[in-house]
Amino acid sequence: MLTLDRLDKVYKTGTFGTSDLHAVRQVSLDVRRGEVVSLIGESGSGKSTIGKMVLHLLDSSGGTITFDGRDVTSLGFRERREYYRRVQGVFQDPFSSFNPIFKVDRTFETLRRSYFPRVSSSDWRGRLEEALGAVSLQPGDILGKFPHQLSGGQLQRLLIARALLLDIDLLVADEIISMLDASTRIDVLNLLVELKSRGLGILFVTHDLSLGNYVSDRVVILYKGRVVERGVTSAVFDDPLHPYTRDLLASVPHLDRTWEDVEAEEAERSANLAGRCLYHEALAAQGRAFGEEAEAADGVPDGVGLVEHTPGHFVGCFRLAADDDCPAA
Ligand SMILES: Nc1ncnc2c1ncn2[C@@H]1O[C@H](COP(=O)(O)OP(=O)(O)OP(=O)(O)O)[C@@H](O)[C@H]1O
Repeated sequence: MLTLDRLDKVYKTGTFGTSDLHAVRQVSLDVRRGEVVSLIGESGSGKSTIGKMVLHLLDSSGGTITFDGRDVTSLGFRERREYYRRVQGVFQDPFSSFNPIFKVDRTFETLRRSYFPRVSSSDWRGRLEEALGAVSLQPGDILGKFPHQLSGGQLQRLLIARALLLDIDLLVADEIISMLDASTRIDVLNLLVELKSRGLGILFVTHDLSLGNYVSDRVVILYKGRVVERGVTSAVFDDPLHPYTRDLLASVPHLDRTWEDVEAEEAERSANLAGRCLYHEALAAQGRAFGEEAEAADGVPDGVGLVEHTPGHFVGCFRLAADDDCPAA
């Protein structure tokens, strides 16, 4: 459904916009119907920039974004409206998605007029109440209020309700759990899982590995704007290949294991991999040169500097972690 192919983003920075900040480099990934793909990486790795490009809130600097086979990097006004009918985002900072001078009722009325002009007010009210119920919000507590009178968690759930009303195909969920308390968090995660079972595709942006592990079918690990590893969630979490992914996973507290056990296990893996780079080994085994692209079995190009190590599990050059040289390059 959604395919990013060698997507790039360069921000102009500095007082006169004379410096370049290469925030996203050659990122390729896809999201299919009814699956959650998590984009995981530390702060500044380019996750939100990718989400914003998919939502057409930022222009890309190179590469393509296709949705159901159509390039969506340069949509006209009408096409953009149709795109938003099918693709919506929920953000870490939900305040910016609401007009501060409109009460919530008016925001939803605008949605009805724009997208469902033939639905009567009473039918719409029923649909709205159903959508609010699905995100555990009481219409009476919400509808007569301005955005500033609601909490961040309530606004995030309103955005999910909006997505439910539009019956979208793809949701970009950018750190949406961060503002929620523990009990609401699990409700929203379970709601996402339910939406997924109804066929919604979700690009789930997070820096939290446990959340990525909990909700996603596939994960994409980003480091300094590049994909260093991607694959089926269980493959990446059970057998992380890239040093950066291993560092990320090793830093997550495990309730079932002591820190010493985790450290010993990681030391053993590192010793096994000393002086090696799985990317270059796999590349050599496939008889390909550095940076040579191939169409992977899942139909998404590897992207520059990524190779299919085992079926469905891709890894980048080890030089992309730390600042060391790749031992095998
Ligand atoms: N509008 C902008 N102008 C210039 N640089 C930007 C802009 N937005 C983001 N950046 C830079 O681009 C890089 C990627 O930022 P981005 O917000 O995409 O990262 P992120 O992984 O989502 O981080 P976080 O988890 O902290 O939100 C960072 O170095 C950031 O400082």
